[in-house]
Amino acid sequence: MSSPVIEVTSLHKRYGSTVAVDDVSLEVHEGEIFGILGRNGAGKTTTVEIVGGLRRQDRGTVRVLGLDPQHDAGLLRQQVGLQLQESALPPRLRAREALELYASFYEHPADPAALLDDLGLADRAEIAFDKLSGGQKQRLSVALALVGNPSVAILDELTTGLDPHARRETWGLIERIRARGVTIVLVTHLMEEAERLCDRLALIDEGRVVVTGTPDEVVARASGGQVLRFRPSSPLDPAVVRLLGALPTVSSVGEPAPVAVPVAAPHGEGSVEVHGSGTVVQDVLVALDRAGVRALDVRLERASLEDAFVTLTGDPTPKEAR
Ligand SMILES: Nc1ncnc2c1ncn2[C@@H]1O[C@H](COP(=O)(O)OP(=O)(O)OP(=O)(O)O)[C@@H](O)[C@H]1O
Repeated sequence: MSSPVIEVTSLHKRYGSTVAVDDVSLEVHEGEIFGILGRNGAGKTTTVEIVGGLRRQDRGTVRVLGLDPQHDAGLLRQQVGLQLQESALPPRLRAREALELYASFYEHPADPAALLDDLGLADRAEIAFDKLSGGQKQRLSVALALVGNPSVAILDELTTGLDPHARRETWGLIERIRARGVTIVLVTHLMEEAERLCDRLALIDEGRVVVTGTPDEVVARASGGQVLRFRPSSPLDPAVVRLLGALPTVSSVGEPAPVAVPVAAPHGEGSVEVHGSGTVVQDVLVALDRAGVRALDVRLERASLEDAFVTLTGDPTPKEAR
């Protein structure tokens, strides 16, 4: 297999007494969309800023396309496109002017007009930055990250603050960028975004990588991959809950997580949620039967990345998404 495009080993970075990145190691392969997930303050931005050469680590090594971001900053800038959070431009600068300005920094830039067209901004070319909508500003910031024709693009919280329609458009855009052969690092706290776009991802919590893999692998590793929900015919005795929890195919037993918009039965009050793998359904139903409890409104679902997030970080939702 070819060597990784990005190789981060034992990265550590603190700001004063705050440890922003404790111990992060990860590899990003050519042509993939690699997600970096985690809640606010997990250390995602600091990690990608170090990878992009904007910050210096205290310990650990980083190689991007075989280059050291600290020592080969000039070479790296020609090959890595960075789109960081809240990138601001002078308010009166027009979209076309911004792209032409950025293009002048590169040896082999993309054609600004073609890029504007590609990102659906052709009719906004002569509009000043402060007159663009949030989604258009985001797309312009992606265009600026791509104008140097990079082989790696780092996109940080690209869709935060966008409405669902603009978010979906941006997802399509990211897929088109990847189709052009660009390796993409996508920082996000949105599970749906990661599940939909990422080939592989790293979940970071408190400055450490908790798990790495494809979304399916992460889900399977966290919870076994299956979620069984049911309403017991009578309230479950704590001894029965312990019995279910002790089954080898069960990873956790609890109440379903509260939902933002309450749904009608079957998952109302008194429902039970069991995470597990393999023959978890049969095992739980048999154990309940032995305990004299019937399971009503039984539903089996595939665990989501959000379920995995909860299991692995102990937090129901990333803070920003609440
Ligand atoms: N320039 C800075 N000076 C001091 N502390 C910082 C600085 N930048 C980040 N931190 C702290 O380092 C920790 C990690 O921050 P970082 O921005 O890397 O996390 P993040 O996962 O990207 O969070 P978010 O999703 O909010 O962007 C946080 O506790 C943050 O407050």
